[in-house]
Amino acid sequence: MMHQLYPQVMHPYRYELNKDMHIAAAHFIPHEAAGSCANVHGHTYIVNVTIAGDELDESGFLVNFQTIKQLVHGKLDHTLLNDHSDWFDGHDPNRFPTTEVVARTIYETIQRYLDTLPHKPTCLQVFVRETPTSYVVYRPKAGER
Ligand SMILES: Nc1nc2c(c(=O)[nH]1)N=C([C@H](O)[C@H](O)COP(=O)(O)OP(=O)(O)OP(=O)(O)O)CN2
Ligand SMILES: [Zn+2]
Repeated sequence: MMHQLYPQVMHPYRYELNKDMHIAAAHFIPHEAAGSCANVHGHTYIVNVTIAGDELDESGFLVNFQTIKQLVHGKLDHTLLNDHSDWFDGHDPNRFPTTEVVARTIYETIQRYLDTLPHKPTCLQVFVRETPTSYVVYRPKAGER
């Protein structure tokens, strides 16, 4: 596992949790602007998820690290991203499996899960590195949720 520094988010919460994941996956971007990336190719994505909150659950967890891994790595690792029609599609650019959309969709998936928890943790940031030279940070807009 490669360890690296991530952008920091300022927030008022007592607890901040970060989960790193490495995800081996293939994808293609179904648009001519993508050039050779319109062909199927693979990456080892490096994903970092930042979650914060003021209260812990009955286990003493803000959120179980394993649950976050299951929601993201468990879904995407060793798959073709384009095959996940519940996350991505080939017609709407906001759902092409670009780094931006991968980051936003991970955020949406995690936040949907967090919203079911009584102590209401919140996802502050999702960092997705697609290549050694390219990464995206997704943060929800203030007041969006
Ligand atoms: N804004 C985006 N631009 C590109 C994306 C993307 O998701 N969002 N994706 C791609 C390709 O999928 C490609 O895999 C990654 O692109 P790139 O950074 O060009 O990869 P390289 O390793 O070739 O980068 P170098 O720095 O030139 O080595 C393209 N664009
Ligand atoms: Zn790619």
